[in-house]
Amino acid sequence: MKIGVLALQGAVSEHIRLLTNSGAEAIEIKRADQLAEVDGLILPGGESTAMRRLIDKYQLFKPLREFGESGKPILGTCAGLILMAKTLSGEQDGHLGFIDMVVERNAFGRQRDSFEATLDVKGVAEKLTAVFIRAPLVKEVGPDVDILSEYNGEIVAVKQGSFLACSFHPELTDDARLHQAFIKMVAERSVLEAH
Ligand SMILES: NC(=O)CC[C@H](N)C(=O)O
Repeated sequence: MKIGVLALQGAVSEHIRLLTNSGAEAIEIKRADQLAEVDGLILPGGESTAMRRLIDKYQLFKPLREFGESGKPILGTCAGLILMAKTLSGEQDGHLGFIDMVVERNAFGRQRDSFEATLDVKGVAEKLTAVFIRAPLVKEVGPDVDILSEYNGEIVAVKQGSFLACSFHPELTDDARLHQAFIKMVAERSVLEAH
């Protein structure tokens, strides 16, 4: 089992470190053909607009869509969550559109640029350390989306089938429990594939 981290921009090495520390093999994904090597993928935090530009530049849009549609698990953190949303409030189009949700970018930014919080994430971990940096908020979710965590009444982590996303950065802490939960999702799916 191998997990890829989209390595065009943003917090890439931090994800690789937590995956490796948790016993998973992790590689950086820079080209479409590398997607065939991995069973799961992380879309990291960074800047979603810059990431989207690079996705288009390196012709990764369709391959990423196909990867998601194949049922292989994808985890998006912060900008990664933005890339996975079907709808971005106040903007014309979403990006990869994997999760039926409306997301507002930089939603916490107006109050506080960055902060740390302790969150319970359903089915993942209690009292998880979460770092928020110009974080997006999930404003609405469709009927197939499971809300995993809220902070001050706002949705900050969701799951829809094989897609997991959070508006904070679990990779900027030493708390690997969210990565471990994702590794488990990928492992379970790989077992299904093998049979
Ligand atoms: N820390 C982050 O990933 C911030 C996300 C960024 N504000 C965006 O819109 O993409």
